Amino acid sequence: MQACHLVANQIACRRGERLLFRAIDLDLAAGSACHITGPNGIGKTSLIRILGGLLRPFSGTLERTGNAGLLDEKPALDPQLPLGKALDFWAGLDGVDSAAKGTSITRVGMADLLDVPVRFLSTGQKKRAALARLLGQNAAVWLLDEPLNGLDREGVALCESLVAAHCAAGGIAVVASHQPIALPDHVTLNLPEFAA
Ligand SMILES: Nc1ncnc2c1ncn2[C@@H]1O[C@H](COP(=O)(O)OP(=O)(O)OP(=O)(O)O)[C@@H](O)[C@H]1O
Repeated sequence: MQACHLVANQIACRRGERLLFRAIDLDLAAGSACHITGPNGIGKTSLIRILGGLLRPFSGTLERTGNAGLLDEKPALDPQLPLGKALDFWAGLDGVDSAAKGTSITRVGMADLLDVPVRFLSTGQKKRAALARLLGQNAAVWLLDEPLNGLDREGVALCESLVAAHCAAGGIAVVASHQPIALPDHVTLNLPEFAA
């Protein structure tokens, strides 16, 4: 596992004309996790994207050591391709060998569905496929936006165990979730209502 550290200093986020939140601090060391909570529209996804460098904060600074891997509602797998080929595309970019790719697919219980076009996968199957892609990415900092959406009970337990293993191996996990999720040693960040 790469060395990793994630520090957010006094982060504020503005979308359109609205200031969604401000003065958010986080300091996550290797092996730790954070559960982001808050009502719909408060800015959880926006914060996840800021932490991943996909959205610029309105103010504040971010320091991240270690590659980030994002899992959100879009699986980022070509819908036209069979699952195996869609994952091969990312494995090529991520430098994942076929043995490691096979292990990731087996871990998420998708080994029997490699020939099925991604567009035919169910919501939960797409989420599992996205987890396989995340596993293959070897990113130290996991940014998970509603990772339990669409997963059945077994899938929820699987996701929880993958996060626990990731943190036990020295990774960081930041999880935005409305649903209760069992996380290892973690802090909870409840985004406050903020009237701009
Ligand atoms: N590109 C954009 N331009 C303007 N406003 C946006 C943009 N993207 C999102 N927003 C607004 O920012 C607010 C926060 O959105 P965000 O998706 O971060 O919230 P959330 O807490 O993740 O919500 P939910 O719990 O519903 O997933 C919402 O009011 C949303 O409409």
